[in-house]
Amino acid sequence: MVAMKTKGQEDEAPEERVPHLPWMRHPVDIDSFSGCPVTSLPRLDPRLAEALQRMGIESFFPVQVSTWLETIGPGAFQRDICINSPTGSGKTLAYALPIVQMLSTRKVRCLRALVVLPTRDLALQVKEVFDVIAPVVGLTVASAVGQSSIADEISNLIKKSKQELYPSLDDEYVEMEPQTKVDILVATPGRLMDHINMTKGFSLEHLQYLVVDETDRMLREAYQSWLPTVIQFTRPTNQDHFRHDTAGRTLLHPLTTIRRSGVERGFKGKCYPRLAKIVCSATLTQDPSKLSQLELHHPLLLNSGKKRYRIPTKLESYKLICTSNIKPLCLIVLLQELRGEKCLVFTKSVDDSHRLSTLLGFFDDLPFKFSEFSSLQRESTRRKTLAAFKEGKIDVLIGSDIMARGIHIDGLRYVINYEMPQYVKTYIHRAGRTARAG
Ligand SMILES: Nc1ncnc2c1ncn2[C@@H]1O[C@H](COP(=O)(O)OP(=O)(O)OP(=O)(O)O)[C@@H](O)[C@H]1O
Repeated sequence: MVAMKTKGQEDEAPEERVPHLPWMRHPVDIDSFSGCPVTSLPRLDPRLAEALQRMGIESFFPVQVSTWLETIGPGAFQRDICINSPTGSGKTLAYALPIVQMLSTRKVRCLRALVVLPTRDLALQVKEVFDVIAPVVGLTVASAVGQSSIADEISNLIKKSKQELYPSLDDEYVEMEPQTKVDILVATPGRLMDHINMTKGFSLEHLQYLVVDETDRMLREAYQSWLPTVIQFTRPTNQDHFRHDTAGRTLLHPLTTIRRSGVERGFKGKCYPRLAKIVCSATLTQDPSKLSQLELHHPLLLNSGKKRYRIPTKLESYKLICTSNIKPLCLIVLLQELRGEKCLVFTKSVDDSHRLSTLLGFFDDLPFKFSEFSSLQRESTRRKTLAAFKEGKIDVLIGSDIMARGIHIDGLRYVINYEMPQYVKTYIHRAGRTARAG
């Protein structure tokens, strides 16, 4: 059953509450920016322009233009950026492009950008975007999502220590070399904490950019308190260029991360640049207690339109009213009508997904192929099912909210809420699996 915008329903929407936080009351309106051809974006590295065009991207969406103008150029990252833009509006590239451009002039390779997402599928999807643009400017990207063994991840992340190669090297020199051999890391909280706590040589000391995607979800769940840990390890200090390592010896600091251009308010005299943060979601929270965990510096809100949340302009919504005892049959008739098109069917729980899939299994010769997709299944089964769905071998996925956020599936035409979700946010993320990228 899908909700329909009945006439006048919008007028019934609750008056927009004034945000508690002053900086959220005067956002930059993303809708005031128009798209811009890739070749006309000011200061864009031509190598990146070429890579984007090879990817089939000829022009930038408004959220990408507005984010670029707040991060590249004279105001470069002087303020932390909060992006509240509808599903499918292109937020990933909006943050990936400025970070890759800013790091393209780095001299020494070490971990400088960290992007954290709530699920493995989402993190791998974002890594694919970095994989297209980062290498063309000489940057290395890795993921820490638990898709491969932690040993494999470590070998991708950490350099072989020079001491193994040249035992005669003295410790001080070895200490000086940064150990991480990637510039950008895309991670899920669990694996990130594994590396922070256990991986020798894994260090955030040179981190300059932190992206928290799907922020409202990332702030709602503690995920082993990854955020306070990252904030603590990257908090700028007044320390001078000489650092005392654990043994108390004074070392010339191995690598003083050079401050960025622009006057950084409140950070005079600190040899480390502030950690620049970008947070984004289609349903960004306005809750001060949640946002305070991020310790945002002079935050700037980029918002789409005047409303708090918005569904994509091209999304059409309908509702189908039936009695509960024939609801499964109505779903089957509806899916028969939509046969051949990719559909996501959302139920309210994993058990309901399993029950509904089992029920549909009793019907012979349905003119569409369906499969359950829920956290009850093994990760490998889910990965195969998603791949078959993307290839068109399966028409209908029946699942719970595991596939609601961020997942992008080309050609997905229909989202069916078999049960209406409890929260508006959930509805927006579910419906936002379609009508993406205009
Ligand atoms: N400038 C562009 N031109 C054409 N397609 C684009 C452009 N930018 C992004 N896309 C495509 O739009 C789709 C949605 O992008 P993306 O996943 O970044 O949206 P999003 O805002 O993060 O959505 P969600 O809130 O659901 O995570 C992707 O397939 C991406 O390749």
